[in-house]
Amino acid sequence: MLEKMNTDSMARSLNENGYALLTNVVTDEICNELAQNYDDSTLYRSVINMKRYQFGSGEYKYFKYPLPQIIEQLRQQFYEVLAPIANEWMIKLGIDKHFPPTLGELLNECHQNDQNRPTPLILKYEKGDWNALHQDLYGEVYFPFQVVFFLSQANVDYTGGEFLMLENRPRMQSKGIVLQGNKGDAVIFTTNFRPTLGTRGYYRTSMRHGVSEIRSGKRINLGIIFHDAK
Ligand SMILES: O=C(O)CCC(=O)C(=O)O
Ligand SMILES: [Fe+2]
Repeated sequence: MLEKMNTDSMARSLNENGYALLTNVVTDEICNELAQNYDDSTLYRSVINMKRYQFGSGEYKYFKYPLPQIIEQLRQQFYEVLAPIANEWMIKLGIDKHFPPTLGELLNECHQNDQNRPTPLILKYEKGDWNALHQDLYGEVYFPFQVVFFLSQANVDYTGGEFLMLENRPRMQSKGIVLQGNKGDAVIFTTNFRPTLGTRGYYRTSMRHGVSEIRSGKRINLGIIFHDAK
């Protein structure tokens, strides 16, 4: 899966923009299987009605442990590629934090902080649904990257429903970013804040993400967050 990934251009994009779009990360078969399993209630620990919590409109479900094998694999593999970049970010920002080389070790740290609940999730949106700009921080321990996988095909399965990011630049107006991935693509993006190079060194730029209103059809995405939740 990740063998094909060009990690140099991925790292460059993360460092320059705070996100990286990766094409063809998972096969159509995997996308279809994950999307079809949306209704298999044995796979999930909780179901969230987004309107009820004023998170937007739509529904998402958190997977329970043990995660489906493909999600476990993706979570481990992406973590191992991203941990060194996360560590560079901490150094650039002068933050005394080192992320261990494996996901298992990060999760041990989460568990020591009472963050025991799995965070990978699957989201379903239909016409009129949307996801408010937010951050996925679930406790003191958090990893600075997360990944979203597009399981449906834009302009075939649905229209609208663009993936949104808002970069909050200190003492400046914010930058909006709109991405539309194809089925099987993934976006790695900043969970909380990223280092931006200014004239006096690196400073923190915080980022939020969300989804624009779905105009028609049905959009299902998979989100992989690396830290566990309280
Ligand atoms: O549906 C999407 O593309 C965004 C999902 C999301 O908020 C996440 O994966 O954290
Ligand atoms: Fe999110």
